[in-house]
Amino acid sequence: MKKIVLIGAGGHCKVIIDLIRAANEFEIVGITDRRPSKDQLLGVPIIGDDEKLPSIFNSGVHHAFICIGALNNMNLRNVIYRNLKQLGYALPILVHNTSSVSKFARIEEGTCIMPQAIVNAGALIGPNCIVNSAAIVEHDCFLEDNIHISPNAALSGGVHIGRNTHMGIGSSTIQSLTIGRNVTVGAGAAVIHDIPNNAVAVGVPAKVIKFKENK
Ligand SMILES: CC(=O)SCCNC(=O)CCNC(=O)[C@H](O)C(C)(C)COP(=O)(O)OP(=O)(O)OC[C@H]1O[C@@H](n2cnc3c(N)ncnc32)[C@H](O)[C@@H]1OP(=O)(O)O
Repeated sequence: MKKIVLIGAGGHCKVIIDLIRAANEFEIVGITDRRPSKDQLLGVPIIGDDEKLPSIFNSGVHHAFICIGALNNMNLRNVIYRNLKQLGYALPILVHNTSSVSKFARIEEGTCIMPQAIVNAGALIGPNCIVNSAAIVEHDCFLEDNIHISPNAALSGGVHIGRNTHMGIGSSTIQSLTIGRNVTVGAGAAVIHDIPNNAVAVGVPAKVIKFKENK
């Protein structure tokens, strides 16, 4: 069985461990964490901080997966992604066996499709994204990289989302809109207009309440 190391020993990691165990394709050798504070998570050993990643690679573990949700700092996932690629790691695509992914959808490396999520035909989901539990990515959506679609969030057909964006839990987005880069859409928002880069938008209908620092 191929070996994999996980990065980030938080809550999102627990769900990824479940997913990997159910798929039975990878043996998880351990978890690294920026600030390790415990010995194990769901029985998987926490083997040190991220400085260990080069020696883990050299020991023959050539797959890795980013397990941090990083809601308040989506860019952290980018930094780790670039580091892993530089070290030579391959990042698999992880698809939970209860999700539904069209064979006409394209999903790129390091992206996970969580339990009960739906990805329909013509969707393109870039690298290092999270399509979380029961989220819906409808036909012809285009997601750039490092995007988190939270649990139960729904994207109608043909929505374009820029990199580093977080769509909040239970948000709904009508068809053919463009959501910018580094955006946060609040929990339960109804998005009916395009959202500009770096915006935080909340409410029904969603309105921009502030702008974040450009990243
Ligand atoms: C598996 C998992 O757990 S995945 C994680 C899923 N989690 C999420 O999706 C979280 C989404 N986050 C949110 O909705 C947050 O409230 C954010 C990011 C939109 C805003 O957070 P902050 O930047 O800290 O803003 P803050 O809490 O100060 O709120 C600012 C204003 O917006 C309002 N507001 C915040 N969130 C929302 C929301 N979802 N809907 C409506 N209004 C909101 C607040 O009431 C406040 O209004 P006021 O100024 O009139 O008092």
